[in-house]
Amino acid sequence: MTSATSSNRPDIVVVGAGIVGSALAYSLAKSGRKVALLERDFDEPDRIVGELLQPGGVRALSRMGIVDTLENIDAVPVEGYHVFYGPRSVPIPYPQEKSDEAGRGVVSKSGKVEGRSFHHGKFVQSLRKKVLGQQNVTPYEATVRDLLKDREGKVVGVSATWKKAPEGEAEAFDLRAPLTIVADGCFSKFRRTHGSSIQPMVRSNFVGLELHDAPLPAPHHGHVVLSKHGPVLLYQIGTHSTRILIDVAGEKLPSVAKGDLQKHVNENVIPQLPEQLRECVQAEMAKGQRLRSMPNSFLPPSMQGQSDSAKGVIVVGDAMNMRHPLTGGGMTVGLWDAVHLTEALGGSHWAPLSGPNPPRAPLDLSNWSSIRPALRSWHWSRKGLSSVINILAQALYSLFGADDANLEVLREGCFKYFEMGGECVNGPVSLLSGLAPKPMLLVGHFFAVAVYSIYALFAHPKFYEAEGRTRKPGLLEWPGLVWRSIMVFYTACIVLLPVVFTEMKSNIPRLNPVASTGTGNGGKLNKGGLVRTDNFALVSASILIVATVMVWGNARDPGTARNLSNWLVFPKVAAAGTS
Ligand SMILES: Cc1cc2nc3c(=O)[nH]c(=O)nc-3n(C[C@H](O)[C@H](O)[C@H](O)COP(=O)(O)OP(=O)(O)OC[C@H]3O[C@@H](n4cnc5c(N)ncnc54)[C@H](O)[C@@H]3O)c2cc1C
Repeated sequence: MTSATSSNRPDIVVVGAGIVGSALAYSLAKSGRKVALLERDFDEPDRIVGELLQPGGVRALSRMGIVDTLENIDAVPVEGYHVFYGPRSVPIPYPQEKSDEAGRGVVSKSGKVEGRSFHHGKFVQSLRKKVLGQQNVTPYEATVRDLLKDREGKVVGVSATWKKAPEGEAEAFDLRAPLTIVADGCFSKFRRTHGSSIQPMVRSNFVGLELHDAPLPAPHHGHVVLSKHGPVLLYQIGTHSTRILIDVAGEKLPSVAKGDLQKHVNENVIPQLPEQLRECVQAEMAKGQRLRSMPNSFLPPSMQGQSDSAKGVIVVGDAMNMRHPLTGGGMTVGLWDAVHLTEALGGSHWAPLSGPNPPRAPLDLSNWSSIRPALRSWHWSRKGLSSVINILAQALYSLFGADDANLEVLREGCFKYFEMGGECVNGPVSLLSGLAPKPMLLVGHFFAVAVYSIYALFAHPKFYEAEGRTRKPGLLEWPGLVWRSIMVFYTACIVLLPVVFTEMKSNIPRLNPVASTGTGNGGKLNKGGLVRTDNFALVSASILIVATVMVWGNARDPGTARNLSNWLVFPKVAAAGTS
């Protein structure tokens, strides 16, 4: 086992060898840094998270030269999604690969991009094997207890406790380095150290089961079932294994000890699943398989390293930014963060997608004034992709997860929009798969869905079935429908704009450390989990503040204003390797 005293002083301490910590430690080591990688437990993790990697994430692995970590782990190709809504379903295939794209991922025989799904633990072990094979990486199986600071408050390393101390060594040890990178995951102990006081908000939990030889209606596809009680996801994670994740709204789960959760699954969820799957899920429940759960958190990102109180440390992965896992985008964001941060710190073993080409020379890590602009540039290079994935996940969860009459109209409209195919599928799935880091494309499709939903409200009888009518509305009903349309459009605004606003706010370092209400977007939750602002004031204020920030930003800080408008209007398409 590594000794805490024997090795030379590292350049970088990385806390956590999960998805992001392992990938980042690998790429930093390849860029010539000496890395100390601390992980509390190097055994294979057994978790229900991070099991479907979008094509955009595969592309990030390919960029770092580690796409082979997806081999020999019984990973399953993913060719797209299938959405089930009552008795209807619609296919959402991934798009065609464009031959000129940089950092290509994996492509099917028909030329479409592919993702991969797998057991989380197998993929993590594969990444760890890769990073631990690097000469300049020193692993420590130890739990980091604290960050060490110098007299000026700059982080200068960590103090940790061995899982099993090497012979003759004390249980606790200190490790010093010019730079500490925190990648300790969703329950991070150290996320506040970079200066932000925003805390994660939990809107729901995913409850998971593993199914054996489940008869999936659309093999090699992620299945999204829009049930009345919240969305349900199913995807294969091995040749014979399928994961089912059931969203249960609210911060707290019904009691397992009293059987309330099992009752909810049996009575409310299973009857909403496609018929051919019900027996298989019932059988697993009857066997008494433990229902495992994980909170679904939202944590907006923030620009790091700009204040004097947060020197010497960078926070990455779920510790810094989380979104609802409905769209399976967390690993894709985290892996691209590893790519962009390595590029920003200089010396990357690949030619950067943006910025100086060939790669910039490695920065002097002990000189914080050279790291600060690098962190700004990292923030902006990650922005396009991360904001698309964050906004999409939060907005889709509001659409699919809440019980509200206006949302029901939007849900129906969204499904019909997908049914139209063509660009109505291609655009949204490119966003979801992490291949199109274009926030305005997302906003465009979102409002196209809102407008189409309103059209459907007038043109389709479906919305009147509940009232026992099947005919289209007559002229006399139009005034009521006009009012309903306004409310539907307003609902679309309160679903989308607060999350967009949160993303914009994260671009202004000065606003980041301000303690929020915990929602990070000024909203509060209703029973179904929809972020509600409950009045026009906040939505209008969001628009007003965005406009003010643009004007104010331009006057005070042209760099921020320019980056903001680049992000919104001319997104850096190259950021995720698309053309
Ligand atoms: C229910 C659920 C389902 C999800 N499904 C998907 C999906 O299908 N696709 C997808 O892309 N994303 C998914 N995600 C998100 C994804 O799991 C995360 O984005 C990803 O795992 C983040 O990686 P990370 O490295 O930041 O954290 P982790 O992978 O959690 O790694 C953190 C590591 O730090 C270690 N650690 C923690 N504290 C310490 C300490 N003090 N000292 C030393 N080590 C420490 C831990 O042991 C762990 O190994 C899901 C999330 C949830 C909640």
